[in-house]
Amino acid sequence: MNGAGEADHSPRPRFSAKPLARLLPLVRPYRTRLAVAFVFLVIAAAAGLVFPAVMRYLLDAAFEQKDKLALDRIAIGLVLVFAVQAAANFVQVYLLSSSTERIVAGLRARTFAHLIRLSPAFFTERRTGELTSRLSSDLGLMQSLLSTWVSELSRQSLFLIGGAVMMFVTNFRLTITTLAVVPLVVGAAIFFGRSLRKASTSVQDRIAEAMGMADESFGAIRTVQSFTREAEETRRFGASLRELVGVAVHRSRTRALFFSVVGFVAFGAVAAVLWQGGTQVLAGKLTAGTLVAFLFYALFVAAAVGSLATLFGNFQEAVGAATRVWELLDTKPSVRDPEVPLSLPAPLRGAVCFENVAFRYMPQQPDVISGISLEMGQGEVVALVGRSGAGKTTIASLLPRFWDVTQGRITLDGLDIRDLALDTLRGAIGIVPQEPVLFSGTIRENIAYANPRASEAEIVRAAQAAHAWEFIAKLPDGLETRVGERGVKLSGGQRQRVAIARVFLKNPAVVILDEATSSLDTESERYVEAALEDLLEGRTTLIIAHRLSTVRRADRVIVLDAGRIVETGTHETLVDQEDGLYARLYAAI
Ligand SMILES: Nc1ncnc2c1ncn2[C@@H]1O[C@H](COP(=O)(O)OP(=O)(O)OP(=O)(O)O)[C@@H](O)[C@H]1O
Repeated sequence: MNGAGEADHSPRPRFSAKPLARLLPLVRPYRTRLAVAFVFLVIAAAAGLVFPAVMRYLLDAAFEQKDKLALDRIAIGLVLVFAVQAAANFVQVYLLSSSTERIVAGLRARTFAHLIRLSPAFFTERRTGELTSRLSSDLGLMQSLLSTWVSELSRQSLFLIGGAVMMFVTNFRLTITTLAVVPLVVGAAIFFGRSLRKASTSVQDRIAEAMGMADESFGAIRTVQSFTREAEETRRFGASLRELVGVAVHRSRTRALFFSVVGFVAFGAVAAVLWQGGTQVLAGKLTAGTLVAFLFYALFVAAAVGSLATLFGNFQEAVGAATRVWELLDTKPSVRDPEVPLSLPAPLRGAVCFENVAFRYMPQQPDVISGISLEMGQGEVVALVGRSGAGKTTIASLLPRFWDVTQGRITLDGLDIRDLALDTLRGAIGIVPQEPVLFSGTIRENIAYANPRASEAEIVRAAQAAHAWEFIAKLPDGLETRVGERGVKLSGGQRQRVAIARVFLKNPAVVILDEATSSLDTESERYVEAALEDLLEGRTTLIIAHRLSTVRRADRVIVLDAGRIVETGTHETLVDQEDGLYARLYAAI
């Protein structure tokens, strides 16, 4: 259904910097800082390159000319060179990492902001733990790419080019011997780089999978423990980790082989130069200082080639990570705001109309509801009843556009809901879910979730209206009581009343109530009942009904069977139709 859901399994693009090029607009605001960082990087690299040349004079002053004064001066010069290098390194590292931290935080925030706006359809396709893992590890990889990779690439390239030039200047023949190994190293880098990227992609995928699994188990902790499936969950997680270790070890093997091969080739060349240079020194054609300086330049170049090869591998990893991040960012929400949204009339009446609505979750699946026509006047309470799987929840989810209808249309006060901005539409609808979800934080924060700018008096009024004040007032910390993750520190009935208070504060014209199936203890039940009764007063309400008391109170009952409306009426008229579905359902209660 969602592009990205499928794209995750599609073949990754081969070597391509395109995913990274998309970072450029994010980098642009920091271009001055980055340019200054680059200048200091060049200064630090230049100081590094000057060092062997200074050393050459130092060694020759000591060993050839035996000049103490020159030796002292050159040593002081050397200290100055290192001081300049250290200062330049400091400025460069500071400017670069402070910029990249901000760039990646910006990208993380943007990815989160994008994901949280995607319709529930996307989240039914993906595990949330997998998404959080992407946010942390893939963006982490991009962070290291920006902070160390770019600077290392520039530094090592400067060392490579500068070192090579200095080698030529210092001794031409030795240079030719050294450079003979370059094609070998580049060849190895390309060969290993490719398989490293593949291996890294599967490691990242396995991490995301394992994290998704852990997240799911933690989220369903009660179910896991009540079925005493801890050992099985641990085994599943362990199995997924073993797969991860398998691919990670494969990656390490490739990496280790790569480093060893490249290292051997590079240092083999150094040995060859030592031998050739030593021969020239013996023949008196070269001073010891020049040979040592040359060796330093050769080591610079070798180290640079080695680093560049590693960087090439990291680059492949980062391209994989960037590709996955862009995939997430490119996922188009299946429910979108209209180009030119209409505004709702004020005051809103809250008249809702389903006109011949049909819906399927996936294009390849059959309709789960069809031919639904339903008119709800202002303030009318309509109860949906039907067997499990009849389509009640589906109908209720279409109204706030968690999904869009596949056929027909739904109107609010006569306007097609697809012509309204999502904010406007959802702002007009209050939802009381079957299992209310609270956020970790205080009761006050949870009620104010509906309107963070609400005043103290408004919050208290909402809590009172929801009959939540009765228990809040008795708590030592009152509204400031912390509710624990998902509200676990409150009872089911208290959670429900806080959730109802939230809807009171929102003050919507339309309410969707997904009635709890399990009953609460009598006192809680009484409070919740009273709270709901007050909430529905004067608001158009769609109830996914499970209880007789609710159905009795409804102005109209809609009986659904296999996604179609089969009966409509009040409780009384429907029970009278003896062979009707409702009468049979009622008899079974
Ligand atoms: N996200 C989904 N993807 C695919 N099919 C779904 C999805 N959600 C529900 N369905 C299917 O749609 C049909 C209607 O489900 P729905 O949840 O609307 O029924 P319901 O009447 O609310 O049931 P219950 O009373 O058990 O909650 C079912 O056959 C269900 O399998």
